Amino acid sequence: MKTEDKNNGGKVRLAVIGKSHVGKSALTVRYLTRRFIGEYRSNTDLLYRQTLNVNNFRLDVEVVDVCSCEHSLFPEEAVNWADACVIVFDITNRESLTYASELLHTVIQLRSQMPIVLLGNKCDLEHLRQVETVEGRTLAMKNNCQFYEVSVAENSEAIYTAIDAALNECRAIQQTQKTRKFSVSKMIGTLIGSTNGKVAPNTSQGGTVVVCHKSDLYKSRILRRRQNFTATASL
Ligand SMILES: Nc1nc2c(ncn2[C@@H]2O[C@H](COP(=O)(O)OP(=O)(O)OP(=O)(O)O)[C@@H](O)[C@H]2O)c(=O)[nH]1
Repeated sequence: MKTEDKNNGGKVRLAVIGKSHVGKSALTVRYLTRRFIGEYRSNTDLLYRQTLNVNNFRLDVEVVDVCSCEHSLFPEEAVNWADACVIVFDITNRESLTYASELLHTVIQLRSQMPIVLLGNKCDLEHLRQVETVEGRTLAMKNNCQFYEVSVAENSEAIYTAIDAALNECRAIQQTQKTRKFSVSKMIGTLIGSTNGKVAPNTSQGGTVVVCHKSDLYKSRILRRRQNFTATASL
């Protein structure tokens, strides 16, 4: 195996969900670009693509920032599409914790094995706090997921720790699945004398962030993915 193949960790899809105004867009942009965008208006789900280096593995990461405009509905398409979920609430807004808790339970019902991270954002606004740290931690512990309090505005290190950990977990799950498939095909190959185990060429997107609109999302697991992006983000 070539060195670049060894370090190619594959593709991981992340859904960022939560109540309106909790900071989902700010978080996504912060994680991918290290920048903070104060006001970010969008009335559609946005897909960001970037090749990242996570724990020395190159990962093609797709992040969908789920718009809260249709928030009476559970974002089922996004959750089914994703390999991991980041559920965000705002520590200054108790309702956002209630909503995050409902999301968490529904995600677990739908995708019981999926890595989930619960993030309490805006911890720079301590004076406005409505949700105690222990409440977020307890919710996460009861549901067997990771919990971090972060401030996207202040660029908390925990943002990167949390999301990197989720991506790593996805990579580990994918590796286990690949190994299992490989062992089975190797066994069948041995039985029938086949040695046809070619590795697919690497299709890295490079280091850009690309945004595409809702009509282009979630099709990859149903139809062949079309590459007709409607906009390139200038972040
Ligand atoms: N003080 C503070 N404000 C933040 C932080 N993160 C985001 N904000 C602000 O919170 C507001 C909402 O942020 P968005 O990223 O648009 O939130 P969203 O969850 O994507 O909102 P929707 O698009 O309505 O779903 C913006 O005014 C941000 O500047 C933070 O860590 N601290």
